[in-house]
Amino acid sequence: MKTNVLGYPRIGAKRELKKAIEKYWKKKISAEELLEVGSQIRRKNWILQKKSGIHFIPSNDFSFYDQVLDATMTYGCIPERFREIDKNRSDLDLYFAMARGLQEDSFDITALEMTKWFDTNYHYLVPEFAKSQTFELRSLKAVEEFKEALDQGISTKPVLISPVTYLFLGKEKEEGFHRLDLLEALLPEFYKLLSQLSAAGAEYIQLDEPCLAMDLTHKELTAIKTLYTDIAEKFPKLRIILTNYFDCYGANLETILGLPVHAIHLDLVRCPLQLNDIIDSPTYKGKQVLSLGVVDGRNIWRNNFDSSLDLINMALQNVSIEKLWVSSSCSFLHAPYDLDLETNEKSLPAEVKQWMAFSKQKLKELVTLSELTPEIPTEEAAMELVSNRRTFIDKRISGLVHHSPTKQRVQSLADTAGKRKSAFTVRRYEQGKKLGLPLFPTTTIGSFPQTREVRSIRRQFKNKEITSTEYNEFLKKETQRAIAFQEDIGLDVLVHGEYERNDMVEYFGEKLEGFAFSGNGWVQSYGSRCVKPPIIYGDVYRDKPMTVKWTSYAQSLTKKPVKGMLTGPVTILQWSFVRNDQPRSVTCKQIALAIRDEVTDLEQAGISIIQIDEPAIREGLPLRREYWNTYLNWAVECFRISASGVEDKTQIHTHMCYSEFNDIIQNIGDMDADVITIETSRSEMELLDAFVKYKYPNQIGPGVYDIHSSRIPNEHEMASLLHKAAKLLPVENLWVNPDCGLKTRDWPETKSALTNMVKVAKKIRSEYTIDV
Ligand SMILES: CN1c2c(nc(N)[nH]c2=O)NC[C@@H]1CNc1ccc(C(=O)N[C@@H](CCC(=O)N[C@@H](CCC(=O)N[C@@H](CCC(=O)O)C(=O)O)C(=O)O)C(=O)O)cc1
Ligand SMILES: N[C@@H](CCS)C(=O)O
Ligand SMILES: [Zn+2]
Repeated sequence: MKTNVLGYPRIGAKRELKKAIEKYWKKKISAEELLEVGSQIRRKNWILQKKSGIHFIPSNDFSFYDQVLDATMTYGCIPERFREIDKNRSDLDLYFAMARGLQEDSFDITALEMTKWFDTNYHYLVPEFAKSQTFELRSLKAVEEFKEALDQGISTKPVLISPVTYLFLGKEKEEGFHRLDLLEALLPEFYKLLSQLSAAGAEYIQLDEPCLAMDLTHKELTAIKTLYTDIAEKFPKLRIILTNYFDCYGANLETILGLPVHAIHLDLVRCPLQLNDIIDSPTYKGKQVLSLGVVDGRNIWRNNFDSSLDLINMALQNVSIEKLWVSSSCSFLHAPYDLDLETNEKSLPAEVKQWMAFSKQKLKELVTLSELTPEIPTEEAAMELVSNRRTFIDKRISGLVHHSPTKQRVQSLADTAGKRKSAFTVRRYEQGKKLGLPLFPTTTIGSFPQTREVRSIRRQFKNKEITSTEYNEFLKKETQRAIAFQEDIGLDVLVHGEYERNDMVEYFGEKLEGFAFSGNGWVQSYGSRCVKPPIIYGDVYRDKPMTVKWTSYAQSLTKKPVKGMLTGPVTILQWSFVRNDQPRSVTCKQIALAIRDEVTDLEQAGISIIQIDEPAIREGLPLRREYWNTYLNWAVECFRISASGVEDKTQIHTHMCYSEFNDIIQNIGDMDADVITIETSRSEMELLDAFVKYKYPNQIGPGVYDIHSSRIPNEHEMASLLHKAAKLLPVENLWVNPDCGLKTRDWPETKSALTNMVKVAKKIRSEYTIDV
């Protein structure tokens, strides 16, 4: 049986690409040097896959920032505001300007919007379309990378985002048209690309069509049908692998089974039952190869060979072996590089490590599975199967996994655990009395710049190059500086700055029981930014307070309220690698109880405002609507459990970024946070529409500036966004804040931006005070 990989991580085993890109941005290395780092990473990935025995090795899965932005460059879909850069700068700089915005020389241009890639923690850059949008085949990256691999003796399978999914992921920037209507203009350029790939010798093309995991309109599904029928007519020699992942084909399945493609990829991790549906379907006549995605690209647990073999064998009973491939469920972009690099037994106990597999180990799993499929498997594969079975038995009974008091606590949770003592109107009055904040109160979302120095000192502490006293003294000084700065510019609600945190999820994972950590398990989040998701292997509980020390310390430095800063249960769950031996909802409830304990401890320590960040609540939403309610019910309940242990006078904030709220606004309302801060600036307050329509009753802080770009927003821009918000929502409900935390920014930009923000708030306050 042949083996198929949908995509490989591209940041480099030790984040070489991240480091090179950031150096290039700082003008410390040349474009040529950066390109060379990219080329080395591609080469290593291809050789590793080849040596591991993978048949279908992807190319064009590499990117300097994002694969959707690559498609935007490929089709020359450059928004008007970048035209001047296009004339004056290299393609590489134009590319990075679209990703990050540009404020340099005479340029002051905002970046493309960024949003979540389906239900992952990866972010893509949203293509922008005008009514009269034209396309031109502009970048031949896919062809060049195919040739590059070929020069190394490896014939790869170029991966392209299908034109339909590309349009689906984008956004109309003016009224009066639907972006799918642009397909006719886009297709000729796409076909030029296919011609060039074919001329270069490509036999197989992986066309990624993940929009098929969503509920599609008739128009969208018809577009897909037309596309694949056309390709088959125009390129009879190309073997197209229609690739959907992250969920079932659902209602789209029958259409897909009738398409003239060479192979259909199935994510059998997310949707094992679709294999039955296909086998039972009269439309599937065994013509297309089935690519069986059994090795999970979204998690770090070893593959359960028996479960995978059950699926493979079921397919084998109905489809000939030549028509079956064993595959990754999706791209390994979402999994770390190599478990062999993990050597710290303290953070990753050997017992837990043996239950795990990163991308490199997953390649081996694919090959072993393929070797287990003939009637007489290879001896090595048979031994692997024995060892695999033993691992799963060990894991099931391991003392590391189970903690009875935690299980008991979840089981005996009272219905009232998710209810605040009084309704919002009462709480609002109590909080108003206690806090005495002005109209348009100003605050930030939590983190202040994680400068090189902060990260480097933390590294020294971790490596025992400095003592904990020295580290703590440093953190104290940073916190003092942050409090003094916030007081100085006149912010109303202060934060401690989160200097002690490596990451908003990893930090809590490190403090909670039931979690383990990798030292090098990085996964790309966006552009050069990576995260190292903690690993939830067992029941989660809190042994001791996690944040009280630093929050109380910051509060001791000022008379103004300091907001306690916690990550919410759904976000901790969503941004971790989660155990797959119990429902996610149960694990989430365990985390919710741990956070609840922290919230009440903060209140006891005299903290009167506590923010529970839930930026991932929207991201966790299942792709298909039919599953939404089940998820939303437990996700909202978990947030409420974490937030509801406090008195009415304690103000609970929540924060969300990268989220589209239209569809779930009712549930956001049900969370019943006293204040919600959201990211709204890149979309020019468009996200507020949902809150307006729903008549969102609680308080809200729509972000007035984009924190992803180093661009400093001017007072006029922020004032105009705030005026827009003030027209849409009751002014007494509005807060003033940036879109998200400031950890990725430098101090000079942060100082200018926040100083401007406070000035704007004061000005608008004076305008409205007269009326109120
Ligand atoms: C809010 N966001 C987050 C998401 N997911 C998370 N898990 N966390 C988030 O905050 N998803 C949605 C968004 C995505 N946004 C971001 C924003 C910023 C980052 C980011 O900055 N990532 C850092 C890594 C952060 C981290 O864990 N740092 C550690 C280790 C630092 C490190 O690399 N140290 C170096 C040495 C440094 C030196 O000596 O100079 C080393 O070890 O080699 C820490 O601070 O201790 C990144 O660098 O990419 C991610 C997502
Ligand atoms: N409190 C976090 C939220 C990020 S979503 C921060 O400020 O970085
Ligand atoms: Zn945020």
